[in-house]
Amino acid sequence: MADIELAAAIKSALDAVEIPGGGMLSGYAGLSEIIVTPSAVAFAIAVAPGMEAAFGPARDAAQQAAQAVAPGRKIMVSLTSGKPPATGQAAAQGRPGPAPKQAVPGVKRIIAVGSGKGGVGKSTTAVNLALAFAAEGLSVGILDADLYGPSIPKLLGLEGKPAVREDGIFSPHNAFGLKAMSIGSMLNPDQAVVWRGPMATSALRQLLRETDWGDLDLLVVDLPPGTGDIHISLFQQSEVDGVVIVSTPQDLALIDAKKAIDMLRRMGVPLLGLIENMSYFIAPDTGARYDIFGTGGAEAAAKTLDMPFLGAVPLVMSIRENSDTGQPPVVSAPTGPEAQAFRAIAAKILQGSPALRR
Ligand SMILES: Nc1ncnc2c1ncn2[C@@H]1O[C@H](COP(=O)(O)OP(=O)(O)OP(=O)(O)O)[C@@H](O)[C@H]1O
Repeated sequence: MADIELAAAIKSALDAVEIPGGGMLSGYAGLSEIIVTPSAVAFAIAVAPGMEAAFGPARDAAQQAAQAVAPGRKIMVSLTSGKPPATGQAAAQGRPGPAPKQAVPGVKRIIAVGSGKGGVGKSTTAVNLALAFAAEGLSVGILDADLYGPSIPKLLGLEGKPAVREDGIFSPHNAFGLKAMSIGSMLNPDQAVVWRGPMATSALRQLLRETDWGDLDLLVVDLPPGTGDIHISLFQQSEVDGVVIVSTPQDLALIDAKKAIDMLRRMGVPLLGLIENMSYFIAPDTGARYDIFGTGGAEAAAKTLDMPFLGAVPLVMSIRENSDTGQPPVVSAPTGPEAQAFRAIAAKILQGSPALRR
């Protein structure tokens, strides 16, 4: 069945789902568009604040109805009340605050990789750091939460959608020893735009918590650039042990990175440090290093921002070429300068935060 027909069939199935106050879910104004991807179906039900519990049975019934129409696909039904997160004052007045943070089953530690803006090499860094942590002897997973430009499938050569077990739990891909899940495997290329807000955060929650990670020492999360719903959702629902920020020398005014760093500080998320990517150029023929942007800029910027400087990664064609073919340098050329740079940064992170090994 084509996606559009499947969405219509699910909507018809919601004719049988009763909602509080009378009426059926299919005709309810708070029902969102029904999004169908190769491996998932997602929709949201917006309810008035305080009505979440009352709508719980309707959500469960909708889940079952959709599952019956689309067996084999992951069904994601989120209930949203549009309620602003409770502030200290709200909590003091006895109103509910955000749900308490919960551990991710099977995962000991989480670090996230962020950037102020797109295209600075955040995903490349996340993949190679994850592989470098694995080379340090840790069992490592990677979660691609970059809804607006999911690139982990390409970087790790992942093909197809993740398997869904009978109990609805995802089985992650396995790539170079990493357990890998990407929001990209769930999306059709043109769907990121509609998959915003509550549906994005609901998708993140399910990818994070309904994946069989096994026993991981460390999960690396590739965040979207900047700051947004996904960041807030991740930091509110899970204990994130630290964030690294990737920037380029051209970005050294770091205006965008500063905004991201401010948000992390406000949310009390530990900052592990700053990585400068595409920092210097290594001539492919002679191996000579050229500091085409000058040296020390990021280090100075890290100091100004009061955070550790973790290291610089060279600008080398092979990073782009190997990444595009799903062969990240840390595994495809482990003794090359780019792999060494990522490994030195991973070692520095572990040295600065020994708890990540435990
Ligand atoms: N050090 C490097 N040398 C050469 N090319 C690089 C380097 N780092 C990243 N690239 C290339 O730059 C492009 C952008 O990288 P990447 O997708 O990792 O960035 P990003 O910050 O995650 O972007 P977005 O958030 O927009 O997805 C890719 O083509 C990648 O191969």
